[in-house]
Amino acid sequence: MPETVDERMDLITRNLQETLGRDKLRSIMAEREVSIYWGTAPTGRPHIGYFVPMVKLADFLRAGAHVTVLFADIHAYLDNMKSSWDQLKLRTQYYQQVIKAILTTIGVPIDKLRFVVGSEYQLERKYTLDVYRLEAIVSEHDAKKAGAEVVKQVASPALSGLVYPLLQALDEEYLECDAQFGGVDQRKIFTFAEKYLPQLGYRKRSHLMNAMVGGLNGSKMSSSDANSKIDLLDSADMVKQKIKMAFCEEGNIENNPILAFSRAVIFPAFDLWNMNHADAPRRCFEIIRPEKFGGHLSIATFEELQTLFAAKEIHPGDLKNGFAAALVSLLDPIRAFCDTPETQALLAKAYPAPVPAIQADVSRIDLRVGVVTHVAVHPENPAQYVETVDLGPELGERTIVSGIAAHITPEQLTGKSVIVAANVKPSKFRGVASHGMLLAATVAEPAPKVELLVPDEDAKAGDLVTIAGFERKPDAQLNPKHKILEKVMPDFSIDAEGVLVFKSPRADAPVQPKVANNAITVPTLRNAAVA
Ligand SMILES: N[C@@H](Cc1ccc(O)cc1)C(=O)O
Repeated sequence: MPETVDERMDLITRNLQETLGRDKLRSIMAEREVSIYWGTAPTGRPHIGYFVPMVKLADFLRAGAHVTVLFADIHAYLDNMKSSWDQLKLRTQYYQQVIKAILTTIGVPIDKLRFVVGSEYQLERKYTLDVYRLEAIVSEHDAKKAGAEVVKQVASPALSGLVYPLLQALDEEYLECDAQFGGVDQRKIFTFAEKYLPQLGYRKRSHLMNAMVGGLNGSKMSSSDANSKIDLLDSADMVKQKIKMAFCEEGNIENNPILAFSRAVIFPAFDLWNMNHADAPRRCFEIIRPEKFGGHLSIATFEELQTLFAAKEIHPGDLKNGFAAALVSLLDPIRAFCDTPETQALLAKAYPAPVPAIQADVSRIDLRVGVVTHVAVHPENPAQYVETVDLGPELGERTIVSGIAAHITPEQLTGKSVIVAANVKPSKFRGVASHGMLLAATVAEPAPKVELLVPDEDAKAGDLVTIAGFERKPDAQLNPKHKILEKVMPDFSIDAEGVLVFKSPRADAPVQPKVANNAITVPTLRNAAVA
C-alpha cells in the first residue's frame, strides 16, 4: 500500500473519467480505511467489458480500501424483468462465479473482497421502510431522470424502473460504503443518491466513475449484437474471429475499441501480474510479425503502443493479432475455471437457448373440402346449425357448429361442398362439441350477409386446399394460444370477381388458394372479408 494519503487517493482515482466528492473521500481516508462498493445486476451473460471495472477494484484494494461487490439481483428484476424471478438465482450464481474468475485471472485477491447479494438485505423491514420513505419524497420526474441511462427505456414503462434508482441510492447506506464506483452511465443515479440520501438523514457518498469502453464495432458493447461483444467463455478461435471483424482504422487512435480495451484492461492486468510475479519474465503486449514487416515487438506500456499505432508503425492487422493473443491469455483461465459439468449445467439453465419464435403462417392450418351431409338447428341456439360434415376417407365425419342460421337455409347447405379448417381445437357450444370451422365470406354493408366458400364442382370430400408458396404442414391441432387463425384469416378475402384470394407474405400479388387446380369462390358476394 502506498505510504501517503495522496498517493492512495491517486491510486483510487487514476484513469477514472470523473470523481464526485473527492475531498470528502480524502479526508475520511486521512482518518480511517475507506470502503467502496461496485454493483452489478445479473442480467445478460457477462462479456469482456466486465474486466474494466475489475481492474479498478484492484486499484482500490491496493490503496487499502475495503471493497464490496454487490450482486444486485432485485435490480435485474426491476429493470424490465431482464431476468425473470426464476432465472435470478441461477444468474446470480453464474455472475458470482465468473466475476470471481475474472478477479482471480487478473491477480486480485478475492479473499480481500466482500461479496453481497442484494436480496439478502433489501427485503428487510428497515430497508423496505426506507424505500417507502424515499418514494414519499422523490418526484416521479427525478426518479425517471435518474434511471434514464441505466434502466431500459420502453414504450410503456413499468413502475419498477422508477424504483430502481431509489434502491441503488439506499444500497450506499446499507452497504456502509464511503463511495460507490461504476461506469459514467451511472452518473444520474449517483447524483440522485447525493441529493436524496441526506433527506433521509443519511450521509452523502462520494462517486467514482469509469469511462465507458465501447464494443468492438466502434459503438456500444451490446449483448444483442453478437459481433460487438466477446463472451467470457468464447473459444480462442471465436475471439480471434470477432477481433478480426472489429473496427480498427490505420493510425486512428481516437475511435479505436482495440486500443481502448488494451488501455483499460490488458496493460493494467499485465501490470498486476508482473507485480505479483516479480521473479517471472515480464508479461508484455507482443506484436509478432515477420522481419520484413518490422519484426517482433514487446510493448511494455500503453503509451508506447498508442504512439506506434498513431505513427502507422503498427498495422491494424498486427495490432489485432497482438490484442487477440493477449486477450486469449486472460480468457483461458476463465474458460478453464468454468469448464466443469456443474457450471455448464448452471449456464444452460440460467441462459437457455431462445425458443424460436412461433411462425403464424397459413401452412399450419388444415384447410380442406368437406361435404355437408346433414343439417339441424342447434337445440338451444336457433342462430346456429349443427352440421354433419364428411371430410373424406382420412378424417371421416365430423360434427361442426356454425352460427350461420340467419343467413343460410338448411336446404342451401345440405349436400353442399364447403371449405373447412379441420384442425381447430374442438370446443363446445352449449353442450354440442364442434370439430372444425366452415370458412365463410362476410360483408357488413349495406346489410350483413354471409356466404360459405365453395370449391369447384369436381372437388371431393377430403381434398386439400393448397396455396402457392406454402407447403402444407398443418399442426395436429392448432393451439389457441398461438392465435394462428386470428393472425392468418385477415389475409384471406374475396376479390372483385368473387374469388378467394390470399395476401401472401411470400408473393408480390395476392395468390388464389386452390383445390386441385381450381379456384374457390362464393356465389354473389364481392370484395368481402373471410372468417
Ligand atoms: N445500476 C448498476 C447495477 C447496480 C444496482 C444496484 C446497486 O446498488 C449498484 C449497482 C448497473 O447498471 O449495472
